[in-house]
Amino acid sequence: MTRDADQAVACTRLVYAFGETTAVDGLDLTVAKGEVFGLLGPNGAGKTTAIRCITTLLPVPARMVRVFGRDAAKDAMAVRRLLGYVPQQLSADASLTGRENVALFARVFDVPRKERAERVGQALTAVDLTDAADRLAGTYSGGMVRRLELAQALVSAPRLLILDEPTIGLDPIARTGVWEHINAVRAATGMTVLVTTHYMDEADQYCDRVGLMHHGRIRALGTPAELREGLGERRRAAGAAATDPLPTLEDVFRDIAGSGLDEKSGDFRDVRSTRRTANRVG
Ligand SMILES: Nc1ncnc2c1ncn2[C@@H]1O[C@H](COP(=O)(O)OP(=O)(O)OP(=O)(O)O)[C@@H](O)[C@H]1O
Repeated sequence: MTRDADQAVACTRLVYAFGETTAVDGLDLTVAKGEVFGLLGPNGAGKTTAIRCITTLLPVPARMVRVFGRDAAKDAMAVRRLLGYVPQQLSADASLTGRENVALFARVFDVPRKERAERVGQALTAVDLTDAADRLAGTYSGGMVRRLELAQALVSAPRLLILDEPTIGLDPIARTGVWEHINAVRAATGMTVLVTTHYMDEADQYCDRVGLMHHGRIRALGTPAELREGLGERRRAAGAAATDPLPTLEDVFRDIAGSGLDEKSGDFRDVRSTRRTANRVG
């Protein structure tokens, strides 16, 4: 343990390259205990790579990533035990029931045998899937699958929940449902949440702080209100009228990422990942 055990996540000049492509390029990021932190950025900004470094799925040198003070390079098992992770790609098995899917995660994450059945039931209740728990996941809607994956991540009672685009491909009602369940668990447990999303309205509404990532690094950091007000001030200093509407978080995003947001809708990787989610139990 180190002095920064008060920080849920601390990345210090984190660098990660795939061959010639530097996906994360000197990322400095701290997530405080108990907060909901949103990592935003255009496609290819390096968000998923950063998250995979934090979850220890990608190897990093010592002193670049700490989770509650544990070094991801030196103490990977301890880091894994502290976190729950909902990846972008499908992690539920369509041929198992909801309960069996969550029970599998309980075994993998070493939930004590005697407590397993109860903890699986609690995780399913937390995401409102009790009634559907004994149906095959293959019969679930997209929103139910996302909630099931949330239960899988919650069954080990993580201190840090990491979600990579938890609501991509869901309709607005299902999106709200996912967030309500995240918030309810957070209120009950004090868990820290690190989330990536492309939905600016969600970041604005649900995140305590956001970091806008571009080309592998954080380019703007603050509460959604601070970032919006900061852009408003810069615009007024540049001659905008005081009566102009306040900027949105999307305006802040465009200001930093330029055309990145526009490219998103036609981007192959984005389309693929949206489809993957939409068809995830197909
Ligand atoms: N397995 C891989 N092999 C090679 N390059 C990769 C790999 N994964 C990611 N990259 C590259 O690293 C860069 C960052 O990708 P990453 O997926 O981290 O971005 P992102 O911000 O999560 O994007 P998205 O919003 O589309 O999920 C991109 O240039 C991407 O093409």
